[in-house]
This record gives sequence, structure tokens and C-alpha cells, in this order.
Amino acid sequence: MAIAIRKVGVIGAGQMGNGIAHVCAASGFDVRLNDLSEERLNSALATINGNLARQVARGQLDEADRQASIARIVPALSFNDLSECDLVIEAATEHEETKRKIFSDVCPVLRPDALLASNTSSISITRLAASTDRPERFIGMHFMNPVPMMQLVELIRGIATEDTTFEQAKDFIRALNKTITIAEDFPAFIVNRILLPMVNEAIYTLYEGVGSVDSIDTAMRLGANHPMGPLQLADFIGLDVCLSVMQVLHEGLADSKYRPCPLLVKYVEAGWLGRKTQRGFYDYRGEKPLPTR
Ligand SMILES: CC(=O)CC(=O)SCCNC(=O)CCNC(=O)[C@H](O)C(C)(C)COP(=O)(O)OP(=O)(O)OC[C@H]1O[C@@H](n2cnc3c(N)ncnc32)[C@H](O)[C@@H]1OP(=O)(O)O
Ligand SMILES: NC(=O)C1=CN([C@@H]2O[C@H](COP(=O)(O)OP(=O)(O)OC[C@H]3O[C@@H](n4cnc5c(N)ncnc54)[C@H](OP(=O)(O)O)[C@@H]3O)[C@@H](O)[C@H]2O)C=CC1
Repeated sequence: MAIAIRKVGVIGAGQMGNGIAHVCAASGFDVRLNDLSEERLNSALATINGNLARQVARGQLDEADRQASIARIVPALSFNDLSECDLVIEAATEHEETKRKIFSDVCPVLRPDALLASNTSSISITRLAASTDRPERFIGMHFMNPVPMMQLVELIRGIATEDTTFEQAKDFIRALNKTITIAEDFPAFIVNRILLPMVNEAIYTLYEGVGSVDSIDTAMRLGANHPMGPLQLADFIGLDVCLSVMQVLHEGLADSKYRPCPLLVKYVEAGWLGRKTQRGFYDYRGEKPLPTR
């Protein structure tokens, strides 16, 4: 039975969670934003405020709408604060056990008819759904980074996702004024099946000494008209996410062409995760980003 989606819970207030909360609130939905710490939630609200202000400065939003949007986002430190949500979107770390633990903790407090979605970049929706009490009302809803700027949402049904869930998810994404593409539930779906091997290949190009960080990013920005070079993009996505996606592809498709570049592994092991840790293929701690290799 279809339910009206008015109140949206977002679990994980990082790069993606704050962007999803931003677009939901700006589209008129009430939002409950959850993360592990009050500090992270406050930081996310500040980021959202800044990005909304950026849209006001660009004339994409008026000041009254900015204020109304931010007022619709309520921090939710406890999963109990999500109990009245019609839809909950999980956007926590790309680590299957973390997601499964979130689902086992949050499902008991949700209404039985509430929908549950994951913003996972790559992990099997069917497998994640099986770890919930509602595989029929579970779906992959894959937003792109940065969420307020990117038009696409990839929609992925698990084997048990019901038609009503699928239709409601499509209506919800359309209400966000986003464009839907449908992917089958195979490792990394469509966008990351194509994009992340390219990013991994750019890291191999650096690792093998074919080019420098600067020459590789310049080559692809000016040679292929990419808005960001692949190494800049890797830092933007997060090197931990890039590595997780390559590991899911490598394990899920059992093809050595998806093996993560050892240099990517090394950066993640060093905690150099890109922009979110101020250092990855570039060092962001100074005036302008400086290549770290
Ligand atoms: C990994 C996955 O699972 C799937 C994915 O998401 S793959 C990644 C997909 N995303 C991409 O490929 C992004 C490629 N980059 C771009 O399209 C563009 O560089 C961009 C849209 C991100 C920015 O475009 P731009 O014309 O440079 O915008 P501009 O106004 O100059 O903004 C530049 C800055 O603002 C950010 N930005 C602008 N508006 C923003 C908003 N509303 N919300 C968040 N960030 C915003 C940009 O990321 C960039 O960051 P810094 O402020 O730290 O420098
Ligand atoms: N980065 C990208 O470009 C894209 C990422 N995605 C996907 O979105 C999801 C989030 O990615 P991203 O936003 O980049 O990751 P981030 O690391 O930026 O944010 C993840 C957030 O989830 C929090 N978190 C971790 N465990 C829990 C928990 N148990 N309960 C609540 N919050 C938790 C983290 O807190 P803490 O840091 O304290 O652990 C962090 O604030 C991933 O599945 C990723 O694959 C999808 C599209 C694009």
C-alpha cells in the first residue's frame, strides 16, 4: 500500500548525507538528519547553510526559501527521532557491516510501512535488503556528489523490492527535481561501474609514472572536457569510497581488471582520504591545492 512521503530521515551527515538533506529540505520535505555525534551534525548543518547561501548568491534560491529550508532540517542524534519518518535514506560509510548494523538498529523504531533506502555507491541492494525487516520496502537510491549540483539519481531495485516501493521512490526523486536512471542490482550499478575504473586507471597512471598528478588531471580536464581531473575527483569523492567501490567490483565480478591500485590502498592506509581529511592526491591545507606526488 503506497504511503505519502512527507518526512524523510537521513542517516549519515557526511558529504552525501548533508547534500541529500539539503535537497530534500529545499524541495519542501521535513528532514531528520542523524549522525553519530552532535559535532558532526552541527558541522553538517553549517555546510548545508553555506551551500544554500551559495545558491542564493547564484540567484537559484531566495533568502526566505533558504531560511525555510534550513528550518526543515532537524538534527536527530537518536534513531528514535526517525520513528515518524515515511522514508529513511542511509548515507553512512561505504562499509557493508556498518550499513547492516544501522539497518538492524533502525528498523525496530520505524513504522512498519516506512520505506528504507541506501545511498550506497556499489553494495548489493538485495543483500542489504535481506538484513532488514522490510526487503519489499527497501531500495537503492544513489545520489551523485555534490548532491545539490548533480541532476542524476540512480535507482536500483533489490530482488524483493515491491512495485509500489519502486513507484513511490520514483515519485519522490521527481519531487526533488532530479532525473532518474534505472540500474540493475549488480556491483557498482552503472555510474561507478564505469567511472571508478577510470579513476582507478588514473591512479595506476600516476603509480606507474606515466604522468604527474598535475599532468594527469590537466590531460583529462582539457583533453576530455571533464569538469574535474580524475585525481581531483577521487579526492572529492573520498579515497576510502573509491577503494571500497573498487573492492566491491573486484570481489563481485571476480575480474583482475578491477583490482584497486596499490597506491590508492596506500593513501587510504595513511588516512589521506582526500578533501574530507585535507589531504589526498592534493594537499588542501594551504592557499591552493598542491599535488602530494
Ligand atoms: C562516487 C559515487 O558513488 C557517485 C558519484 O557521485 S561520482 C562523482 C560525480 N560527481 C562529479 O563527477 C563532479 C564533477 N565536478 C563537477 O561537476 C563540478 O566541478 C562541480 C559541479 C562539482 C562544481 O562545479 P563548478 O562550476 O566548479 O561550481 P562552482 O560554483 O565553481 O563551485 C566550486 C566549488 O563549490 C562546490 N559546490 C558548488 N555548489 C555546490 C553545492 N550546491 N553543494 C555542494 N558543493 C557545491 C564545488 O564542489 C566546489 O567545491 P569548493 O567550494 O570546495 O571548491
Ligand atoms: N562520496 C561520494 O562521492 C559518494 C558517496 N556515496 C555513498 O554515500 C555514502 C556516504 O558516503 P560519504 O558521504 O562520501 O561518506 P562520509 O565519510 O563523508 O560520511 C559518512 C558519514 O556517516 C557517518 N556514520 C558512520 N557510521 C554511522 C552510523 N552507524 N550511524 C550514523 N552515521 C554514521 C560518518 O560518521 P564518522 O565520520 O564519524 O564515522 C560520516 O559522518 C556511502 O555509502 C558512499 O558510498 C554515494 C554517492 C557519491
